[in-house]
Amino acid sequence: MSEPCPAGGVSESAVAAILRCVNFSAIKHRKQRRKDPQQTPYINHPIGVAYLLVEAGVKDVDVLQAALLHDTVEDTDTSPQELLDAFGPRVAGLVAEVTDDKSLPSKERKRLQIVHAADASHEAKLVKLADKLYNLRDLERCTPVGWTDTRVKEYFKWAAQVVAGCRGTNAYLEGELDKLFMKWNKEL
Ligand SMILES: Nc1nc2c(ncn2[C@@H]2O[C@H](COP(=O)(O)OP(=O)(O)O)[C@@H](OP(=O)(O)OP(=O)(O)O)[C@H]2O)c(=O)[nH]1
Ligand SMILES: [Mn+2]
Repeated sequence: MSEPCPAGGVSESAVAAILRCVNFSAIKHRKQRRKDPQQTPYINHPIGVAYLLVEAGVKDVDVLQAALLHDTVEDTDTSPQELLDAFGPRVAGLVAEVTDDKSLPSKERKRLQIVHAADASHEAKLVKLADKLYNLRDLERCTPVGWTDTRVKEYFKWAAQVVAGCRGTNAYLEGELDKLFMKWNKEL
């Protein structure tokens, strides 16, 4: 892995690269809140996803940056070109791999995530697994405003199908997901 470098090409430490990325993502998500009753700031989610990857032993700074940025193109005004300019082709490419096409109806987007999971790169699968683990743990913590029990169960069932396509990538993340799936299978 090469030293992380901003678009200007000046050498940058890993810590600086991560903090530049957290700052970028926080600015982009600043108007967003999570769907929980407490309206938690949205940025808690990308930071939490990146930290799950740290807990999973991932040391690749590009992957940690992609986790921090993973919802910026899908959910904010961020363009792929902006990510390319600020974080380079590898990070921008990983974010593109985990970004849904919002012009498609929700049902089709969900279907495509299942279909495409297995074709994703190893690094994109890492981000996908951490994203699903964070969201499922969040669902356990509390139900998003307006969600019925059925919708929560449907999300679990769908997430299990996406995770199935990402298996063989990281034992820690898959083990943590399996603990949740085992618990939920009893209730489904
Ligand atoms: N569990 C949970 N999810 C919340 C909350 N607030 C926002 N979300 C986001 O909602 C998405 C899941 O809700 P859905 O209804 O299935 O997705 P949609 O909004 O994109 O249609 C996730 O998007 P995503 O990260 O892009 O992931 P994914 O849907 O691709 O898995 C998740 O991050 C919350 O309080 N709890
Ligand atoms: Mn996400």
